[in-house]
Amino acid sequence: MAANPIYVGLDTPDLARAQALGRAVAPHVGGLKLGMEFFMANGPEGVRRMADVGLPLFLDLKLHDIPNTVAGALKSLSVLDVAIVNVHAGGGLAMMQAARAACRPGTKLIAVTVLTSLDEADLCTMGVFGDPAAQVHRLAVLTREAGLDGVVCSAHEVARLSGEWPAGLFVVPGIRPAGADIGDQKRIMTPREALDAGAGVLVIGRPITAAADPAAAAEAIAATL
Ligand SMILES: O=C(O)c1cc(=O)[nH]c(=O)n1[C@@H]1O[C@H](COP(=O)(O)O)[C@@H](O)[C@H]1O
Repeated sequence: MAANPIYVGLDTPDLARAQALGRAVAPHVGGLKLGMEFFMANGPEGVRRMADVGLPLFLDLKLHDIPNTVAGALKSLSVLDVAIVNVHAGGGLAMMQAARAACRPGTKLIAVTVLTSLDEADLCTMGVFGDPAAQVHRLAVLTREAGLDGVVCSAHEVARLSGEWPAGLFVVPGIRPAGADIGDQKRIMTPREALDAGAGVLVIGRPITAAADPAAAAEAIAATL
Protein backbone atom coordinates (compact mmCIF):
# COMPACT_ATOMS: atom_id res chain seq x y z
CA MET A 1 0.00 0.00 0.00
CA ALA A 2 2.12 2.93 1.22
CA ALA A 3 5.77 3.01 0.14
CA ASN A 4 6.66 2.82 3.81
CA PRO A 5 4.41 0.13 5.34
CA ILE A 6 4.76 1.24 8.97
CA TYR A 7 1.66 2.67 10.64
CA VAL A 8 2.43 3.78 14.19
CA GLY A 9 -0.24 2.95 16.77
CA LEU A 10 -0.70 6.11 18.84
CA ASP A 11 -2.46 4.60 21.84
CA THR A 12 -2.82 7.62 24.08
CA PRO A 13 -5.76 9.78 25.19
CA ASP A 14 -3.52 12.86 25.02
CA LEU A 15 -3.94 14.82 21.76
CA ALA A 16 -0.80 16.90 22.29
CA ARG A 17 1.26 13.77 22.89
CA ALA A 18 -0.22 12.06 19.83
CA GLN A 19 0.59 15.13 17.71
CA ALA A 20 4.15 15.31 19.05
CA LEU A 21 4.71 11.59 18.49
CA GLY A 22 3.20 11.77 15.02
CA ARG A 23 5.43 14.69 14.00
CA ALA A 24 8.52 13.04 15.49
CA VAL A 25 8.09 9.74 13.63
CA ALA A 26 6.66 11.20 10.41
CA PRO A 27 9.93 11.10 8.40
CA HIS A 28 10.31 7.37 9.07
CA VAL A 29 6.79 5.92 8.72
CA GLY A 30 3.96 5.67 6.20
CA GLY A 31 0.95 6.39 8.39
CA LEU A 32 -0.55 6.81 11.85
CA LYS A 33 -3.12 4.59 13.57
CA LEU A 34 -5.63 6.14 15.96
CA GLY A 35 -7.49 3.66 18.11
CA MET A 36 -10.21 3.59 20.72
CA GLU A 37 -8.07 5.11 23.47
CA PHE A 38 -7.45 8.20 21.35
CA PHE A 39 -10.94 8.41 19.85
CA MET A 40 -12.84 8.03 23.13
CA ALA A 41 -10.91 11.00 24.50
CA ASN A 42 -10.69 13.23 21.44
CA GLY A 43 -13.50 12.22 19.08
CA PRO A 44 -13.77 13.22 15.41
CA GLU A 45 -12.21 16.63 16.09
CA GLY A 46 -9.11 14.91 17.42
CA VAL A 47 -8.85 12.89 14.21
CA ARG A 48 -9.10 16.12 12.17
CA ARG A 49 -6.32 17.64 14.25
CA MET A 50 -4.11 14.60 13.65
CA ALA A 51 -4.60 15.01 9.89
CA ASP A 52 -2.43 18.13 10.21
CA VAL A 53 0.59 15.86 10.69
CA GLY A 54 0.22 15.07 6.99
CA LEU A 55 0.27 11.27 7.06
CA PRO A 56 -2.52 8.85 6.06
CA LEU A 57 -4.64 7.85 9.07
CA PHE A 58 -5.98 4.42 10.03
CA LEU A 59 -8.98 4.88 12.32
CA ASP A 60 -9.02 1.64 14.31
CA LEU A 61 -12.37 1.50 16.12
CA LYS A 62 -13.02 -2.22 15.52
CA LEU A 63 -16.76 -1.74 15.10
CA HIS A 64 -18.72 -4.82 16.18
CA ASP A 65 -22.50 -4.60 16.46
CA ILE A 66 -25.66 -5.39 14.49
CA PRO A 67 -25.62 -4.35 10.80
CA ASN A 68 -27.82 -1.27 11.22
CA THR A 69 -25.75 0.10 14.08
CA VAL A 70 -22.39 -0.46 12.41
CA ALA A 71 -23.66 1.11 9.18
CA GLY A 72 -24.86 4.12 11.17
CA ALA A 73 -21.51 4.45 12.90
CA LEU A 74 -19.69 4.37 9.57
CA LYS A 75 -22.05 6.98 8.14
CA SER A 76 -21.25 9.22 11.10
CA LEU A 77 -17.52 8.64 10.55
CA SER A 78 -17.78 9.41 6.83
CA VAL A 79 -17.19 13.11 7.56
CA LEU A 80 -13.58 12.09 8.30
CA ASP A 81 -11.09 11.68 5.47
CA VAL A 82 -9.19 8.64 6.73
CA ALA A 83 -7.28 6.06 4.68
CA ILE A 84 -8.45 2.96 6.55
CA VAL A 85 -11.26 2.01 8.98
CA ASN A 86 -12.06 -1.39 10.47
CA VAL A 87 -14.83 -3.59 11.80
CA HIS A 88 -14.73 -7.02 13.45
CA ALA A 89 -15.30 -9.84 10.95
CA GLY A 90 -17.00 -11.67 13.84
CA GLY A 91 -19.97 -9.34 13.30
CA GLY A 92 -20.83 -11.57 10.35
CA LEU A 93 -21.49 -11.30 6.63
CA ALA A 94 -24.59 -9.07 6.78
CA MET A 95 -22.87 -6.67 9.13
CA MET A 96 -19.83 -6.39 6.87
CA GLN A 97 -22.03 -5.89 3.79
CA ALA A 98 -23.88 -3.09 5.58
CA ALA A 99 -20.54 -1.59 6.59
CA ARG A 100 -19.33 -1.74 3.00
CA ALA A 101 -22.41 0.11 1.78
CA ALA A 102 -22.04 2.81 4.43
CA CYS A 103 -18.29 3.37 4.28
CA ARG A 104 -16.98 6.61 2.78
CA PRO A 105 -15.79 6.03 -0.81
CA GLY A 106 -12.01 6.09 -0.94
CA THR A 107 -11.59 4.83 2.61
CA LYS A 108 -10.30 1.25 2.78
CA LEU A 109 -12.61 -0.91 4.88
CA ILE A 110 -10.98 -3.91 6.52
CA ALA A 111 -12.05 -6.50 9.09
CA VAL A 112 -10.23 -7.79 12.16
CA THR A 113 -10.11 -11.59 12.05
CA VAL A 114 -8.61 -12.99 15.28
CA LEU A 115 -6.93 -10.47 17.58
CA THR A 116 -3.16 -10.89 17.79
CA SER A 117 -3.48 -10.98 21.59
CA LEU A 118 -5.22 -14.38 21.35
CA ASP A 119 -3.64 -17.81 20.92
CA GLU A 120 -5.07 -21.27 20.46
CA ALA A 121 -5.74 -21.73 24.19
CA ASP A 122 -7.66 -18.43 24.37
CA LEU A 123 -9.80 -19.39 21.37
CA CYS A 124 -10.52 -22.74 23.03
CA THR A 125 -12.03 -20.92 26.05
CA MET A 126 -14.43 -19.25 23.59
CA GLY A 127 -15.46 -22.47 21.89
CA VAL A 128 -13.25 -22.03 18.84
CA PHE A 129 -11.07 -25.11 18.57
CA GLY A 130 -7.87 -25.65 16.60
CA ASP A 131 -5.13 -23.48 15.19
CA PRO A 132 -6.02 -19.74 15.08
CA ALA A 133 -5.02 -19.82 11.40
CA ALA A 134 -8.15 -21.82 10.55
CA GLN A 135 -10.43 -19.25 12.19
CA VAL A 136 -8.51 -16.38 10.60
CA HIS A 137 -8.93 -18.02 7.21
CA ARG A 138 -12.67 -18.60 7.71
CA LEU A 139 -13.18 -14.94 8.65
CA ALA A 140 -10.99 -13.68 5.81
CA VAL A 141 -13.07 -15.63 3.28
CA LEU A 142 -16.22 -14.06 4.75
CA THR A 143 -14.63 -10.60 4.65
CA ARG A 144 -13.76 -10.98 0.99
CA GLU A 145 -17.26 -12.23 0.20
CA ALA A 146 -18.68 -9.09 1.83
CA GLY A 147 -16.64 -6.95 -0.55
CA LEU A 148 -14.24 -5.42 1.97
CA ASP A 149 -10.71 -4.37 1.04
CA GLY A 150 -8.74 -6.64 3.34
CA VAL A 151 -8.20 -7.95 6.83
CA VAL A 152 -6.25 -7.49 10.03
CA CYS A 153 -4.42 -10.70 10.91
CA SER A 154 -1.14 -11.77 12.45
CA ALA A 155 1.99 -12.32 10.41
CA HIS A 156 1.60 -16.05 10.98
CA GLU A 157 -1.46 -16.18 8.74
CA VAL A 158 -0.65 -13.55 6.14
CA ALA A 159 1.29 -15.68 3.64
CA ARG A 160 -1.63 -17.99 2.93
CA LEU A 161 -4.19 -15.18 2.84
CA SER A 162 -2.19 -12.90 0.54
CA GLY A 163 -1.57 -15.82 -1.80
CA GLU A 164 -5.30 -16.50 -2.08
CA TRP A 165 -6.38 -12.86 -2.22
CA PRO A 166 -3.80 -10.96 -4.30
CA ALA A 167 -5.73 -7.68 -4.28
CA GLY A 168 -6.37 -7.80 -0.53
CA LEU A 169 -4.92 -5.34 1.96
CA PHE A 170 -3.23 -7.21 4.80
CA VAL A 171 -2.76 -5.16 7.93
CA VAL A 172 -0.55 -6.86 10.49
CA PRO A 173 -0.17 -5.89 14.16
CA GLY A 174 1.69 -7.98 16.75
CA ILE A 175 4.96 -6.68 15.34
CA ARG A 176 7.98 -6.94 17.60
CA PRO A 177 11.61 -6.30 16.68
CA ALA A 178 13.83 -9.15 17.96
CA GLY A 179 14.23 -8.92 21.73
CA ALA A 180 11.46 -6.31 22.21
CA ASP A 181 8.95 -6.55 25.06
CA ILE A 182 5.99 -8.65 23.89
CA GLY A 183 3.44 -7.20 26.33
CA ASP A 184 -0.07 -8.54 25.75
CA GLN A 185 0.57 -9.74 22.19
CA LYS A 186 0.69 -13.50 21.50
CA ARG A 187 0.93 -14.04 17.73
CA ILE A 188 3.99 -11.92 16.94
CA MET A 189 6.71 -11.59 14.32
CA THR A 190 9.53 -9.17 13.50
CA PRO A 191 8.85 -6.32 11.05
CA ARG A 192 11.11 -7.80 8.37
CA GLU A 193 9.59 -11.29 8.64
CA ALA A 194 6.04 -9.91 8.57
CA LEU A 195 6.77 -7.90 5.45
CA ASP A 196 8.39 -10.89 3.75
CA ALA A 197 5.33 -12.99 4.64
CA GLY A 198 3.07 -10.59 2.72
CA ALA A 199 1.97 -7.83 5.09
CA GLY A 200 0.90 -4.62 3.34
CA VAL A 201 0.77 -2.52 6.50
CA LEU A 202 2.76 -3.12 9.68
CA VAL A 203 0.98 -1.73 12.75
CA ILE A 204 3.60 -0.93 15.38
CA GLY A 205 2.77 0.75 18.68
CA ARG A 206 4.81 0.41 21.85
CA PRO A 207 8.10 -0.66 20.24
CA ILE A 208 8.11 2.90 18.87
CA THR A 209 5.93 4.97 21.20
CA ALA A 210 7.39 3.58 24.46
CA ALA A 211 10.98 3.95 23.28
CA ALA A 212 13.15 6.61 24.88
CA ASP A 213 13.53 8.13 21.39
CA PRO A 214 10.47 7.21 19.26
CA ALA A 215 11.87 8.81 16.10
CA ALA A 216 15.11 6.82 16.41
CA ALA A 217 13.13 3.63 17.11
CA ALA A 218 10.98 4.18 14.01
CA GLU A 219 14.04 4.95 11.92
CA ALA A 220 15.80 1.79 13.14
CA ILE A 221 12.79 -0.39 12.34
CA ALA A 222 12.35 1.22 8.91
CA ALA A 223 16.01 0.50 8.19
CA THR A 224 15.34 -3.25 8.59
CA LEU A 225 12.66 -3.26 5.87
O1 LIG B 1 -6.83 -3.61 14.56
C1 LIG B 1 -5.72 -3.44 15.11
O2 LIG B 1 -5.02 -2.47 14.81
C2 LIG B 1 -5.23 -4.49 16.01
C3 LIG B 1 -5.72 -5.77 15.79
C4 LIG B 1 -5.12 -6.86 16.43
O3 LIG B 1 -5.49 -8.02 16.20
N1 LIG B 1 -4.12 -6.63 17.30
C5 LIG B 1 -3.65 -5.37 17.59
O4 LIG B 1 -2.71 -5.25 18.38
N2 LIG B 1 -4.26 -4.28 16.98
C6 LIG B 1 -3.82 -2.92 17.35
O5 LIG B 1 -2.44 -2.76 17.00
C7 LIG B 1 -1.75 -1.99 17.98
C8 LIG B 1 -0.58 -2.82 18.48
O6 LIG B 1 0.15 -2.09 19.42
P1 LIG B 1 1.49 -2.62 20.05
O7 LIG B 1 1.22 -3.96 20.65
O8 LIG B 1 1.83 -1.59 21.08
O9 LIG B 1 2.51 -2.69 18.92
C9 LIG B 1 -2.76 -1.64 19.08
O10 LIG B 1 -3.17 -0.32 18.86
C10 LIG B 1 -3.90 -2.60 18.86
O11 LIG B 1 -5.14 -2.02 19.18
